[in-house]
Amino acid sequence: MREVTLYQNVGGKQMSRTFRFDKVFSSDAGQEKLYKQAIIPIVQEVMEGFNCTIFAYGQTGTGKTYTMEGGPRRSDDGKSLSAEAGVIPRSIKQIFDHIEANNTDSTVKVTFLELYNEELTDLLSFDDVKDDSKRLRLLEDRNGVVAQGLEEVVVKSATEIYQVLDRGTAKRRTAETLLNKRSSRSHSVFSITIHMREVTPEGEDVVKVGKLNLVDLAGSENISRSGAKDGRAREAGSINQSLLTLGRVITALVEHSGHVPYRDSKLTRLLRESLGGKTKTCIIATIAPTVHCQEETISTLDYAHRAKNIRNRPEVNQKISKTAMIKEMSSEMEKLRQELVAQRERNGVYVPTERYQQDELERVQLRDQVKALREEMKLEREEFEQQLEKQKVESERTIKQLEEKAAGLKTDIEYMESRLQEASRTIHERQFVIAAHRQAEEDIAEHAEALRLELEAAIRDIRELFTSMTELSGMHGGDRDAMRRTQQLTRARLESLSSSLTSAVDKQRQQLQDMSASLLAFKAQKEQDLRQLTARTDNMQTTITSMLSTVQQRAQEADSAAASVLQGASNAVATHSADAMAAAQRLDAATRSAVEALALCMDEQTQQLLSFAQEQAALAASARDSLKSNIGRLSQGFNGVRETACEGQRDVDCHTAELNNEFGGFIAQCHDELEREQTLLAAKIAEMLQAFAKDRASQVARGVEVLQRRVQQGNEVVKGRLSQIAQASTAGTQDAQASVRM
Ligand SMILES: Nc1ncnc2c1ncn2[C@@H]1O[C@H](COP(=O)(O)OP(=O)(O)OP(=O)(O)O)[C@@H](O)[C@H]1O
Repeated sequence: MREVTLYQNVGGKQMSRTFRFDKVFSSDAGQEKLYKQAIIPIVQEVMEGFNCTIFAYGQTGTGKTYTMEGGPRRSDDGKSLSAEAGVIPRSIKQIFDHIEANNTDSTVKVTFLELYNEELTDLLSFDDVKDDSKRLRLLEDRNGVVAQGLEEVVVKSATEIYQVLDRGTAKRRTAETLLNKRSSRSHSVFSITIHMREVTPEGEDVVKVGKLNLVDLAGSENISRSGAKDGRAREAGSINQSLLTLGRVITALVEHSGHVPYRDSKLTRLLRESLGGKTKTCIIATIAPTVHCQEETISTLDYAHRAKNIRNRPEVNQKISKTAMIKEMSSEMEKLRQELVAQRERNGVYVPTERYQQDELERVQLRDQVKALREEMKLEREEFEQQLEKQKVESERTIKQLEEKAAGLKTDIEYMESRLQEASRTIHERQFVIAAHRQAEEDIAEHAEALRLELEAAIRDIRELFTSMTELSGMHGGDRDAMRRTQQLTRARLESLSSSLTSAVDKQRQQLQDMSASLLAFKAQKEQDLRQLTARTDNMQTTITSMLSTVQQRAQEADSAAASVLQGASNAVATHSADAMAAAQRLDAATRSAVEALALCMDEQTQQLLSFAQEQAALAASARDSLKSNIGRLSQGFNGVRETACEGQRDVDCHTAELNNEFGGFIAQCHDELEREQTLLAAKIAEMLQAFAKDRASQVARGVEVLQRRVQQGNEVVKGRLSQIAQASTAGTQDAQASVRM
C-alpha cells in the first residue's frame, strides 16, 4: 500500500484527496511489519557507514512514541523482543546482532536529549532535571553542530543500551511529572553512533562510522493551536518555533530557495545534516483516521508529502585509518591531560594550537562582529534619538495647539462671564423698571382715590346745585332754561369725569400690558441667551473632550512608539548580546574577558539607551500630565463658570417666575379693583342720575303743582278782583246813574 486517500464532504459534494508515499501502514499493522518494511534497510545503511535519521511526526496521541519506543520491550520469555517493541529497541537489537554476527570490532556510543521550550536537556546525565544551569548549548565544530557537554555513553551490549534508554526515559518522565503532558510538547532525539573497525583490501586498519538519529517530535497540532491557552504561550511558542522552522526548512529545501533557515531553531540546527544534508532520512507520519482529526490529518499528510520531495545527498562517512584514529585519540588524550594538569594547578586551560588559531580567528571575527554591532547600535541609537526628537517636536506642537485652544477657551469663558454680568445687570435694570412700574401703579391708585374723592365732591356740588336750582325754580318758576343748562353742565362734567376715569383705567391697563410684554420679551431674551450659552458650553465641552482624547491618543501613540523603538533596540541589543555571549563561550578565558568587557560596554550602552529612553518617556509623560492637569483646571474653571451661569439662569427663572406670579396677581387684582370701582362708580352715577331725575321730576311736579296752585290762586285772586272790579263798576254805574238821575 503506497497511498492514503482522504474523503471529504465539501459543501455537500464528496471530494477525495490522495497522497502517495513510499509506504503506508494501516492501523492494524504491527510494529514488526513496519520495522521490517521501513526501518531495517535504514539500519543496514547505518552499518555501512551512513548517517541516518528517522523522524516520527504527527498529531498528539496518534502513536509517535508508540512507534519509536513501543510497548513492553521484552517478550514473555524475557529473551527476545516483544511484538510491541518499537523502532528504537528493534534498531538497537539489529545493530548488536549485526556486530555479533560479523564479529566486528566496534564501539557503540549513545546520546539521548530532549528539546523543550528551545532548551536542551541531556536525558543521560545524572544532573538534576530541574537545574537550569545544566541545560546544553549548541556549538558548531568541524563535524557539524554538537550539543556541548552532551553525555556520550559507551555501551557494549543491547542490554546495556536498553538500561541507558530506560534511564533517559525515566528522566524524561520525571520532567513530565513537573509539567503535565510534557512529552506531547517536547522533541526527543536518541542517537546511536557506531565506530566499526575494518581492514581494507590493502590491509589497512580503518574505522567506519555510522550514526542513527531516532527523533520523536512534539505533537504537530501545537503548530496551529499554540498560544490558545495563556499559560502555555511561551512553551507552545517555542514548539511552534521548532516545528514551524522545521516546516520552513522543508519548504525551502523543496523549493530550492537560496536560504534555508536552519539557524532559526535548535531542532533544525541539531538535525541540519538530516535535512537536505548528507544523511539518509525517513519520516514516519502518524495519523488518526477519524473524522474529528481530519484537519490535522490533512496537515500531517501535506507536511510529510512535501518533506518527501527533499533530495538529500547521502554520503558514506569517511573511513578513518587506524593510525589517524590513534593520532586523533592521542591528541585528544594529550589535550585532556593538559587540561587536567591546568585544572590541578589552576593556572589556565590548555588549548591545542589548531584550536587556538581557530579561536583567534573567531575572536577577530567576533571583534569585527562587535564593531559592526556597535555601528548598528550607534545607528539605531541615532535613529531612536531622531524619532524621539521628532516626537518631542510633535508633542510640543500639539501642546502649543492645545495651549492656543485653551487660550481661546479662556477668552470664551471671559466672554461668557461678561455676558453673565451683562445679564445680571439687565436683571437689576428690569427689577428697577418693575419697581418703577409698581410705584406708577401706586400713583395711579392714589390718583384713582383722588378722583373718587373728587367725584364725591362733585356729587356733593351737584346736590348743592340742585338745591339752589330748586330754590331758584321756586323763586323763578320760568327758569327752566337755566335749569336745563345746569343739567347739561352737570352731565358734561359727569361725562368728562367718567371719560377721564376710563382713560386713567385704559392707561393703567396699557401700562400693565406694556410691562407684561416687556417682561415676556425679557424672559424670551434670557431664554435665548441661555440656549446660546448652553450650546456654547456644550460645544466647548465637546472641544475639550475631543482635545483630551487627542492628547491621550497622541500620548499613547508617543508611548507606544517609544516603547516599540525601545523594545526594538532592546531586542536588537539582547539578540546581539546573546550572539556575542554564545560566541564568547567558545573562546578562551582571555577572549571571553574581552567579550565580557565588550558585553559590559554594550550593557552600559544599553543602560544608557534605556535610561535615555526612560528619561524621554518620563519627559513626555510629565508634559502630558501637565497638559492634562492644565486642561483639567480649565475644564474645572469652565464647569464653575457654567455652574454660575446655570445658577444665574436659575435665579433669573426664579425671579421671572416670581415676578410673573406677582405681576399676574397684581394685574388681576388691579383689574378686579378697577372693574369693581368702575362698576361701583357706574352704579353710583346711575343711582345719582336716577335719584337726580327722580328728585327733579318730583320737584318739577311739585313746582307745577305749586304753580298750578298759584295760578289757581292767581285766577281766583283775578276772579275775585274782577268780581270786585265788576261789583265796583256796577256800584259806580249805579252811583253814576244815581247821580245822573239826581
Ligand atoms: N498502533 C498502536 N497500537 C496500539 N496502541 C497504540 C498504537 N498507537 C498508539 N497507541 C496508544 O495510543 C496512546 C497514545 O500514543 P502515543 O503516546 O504514542 O502518541 P503520541 O503521538 O506519541 O502522543 P504525544 O504527541 O502526546 O507524545 C498510547 O497509549 C499508545 O500506547
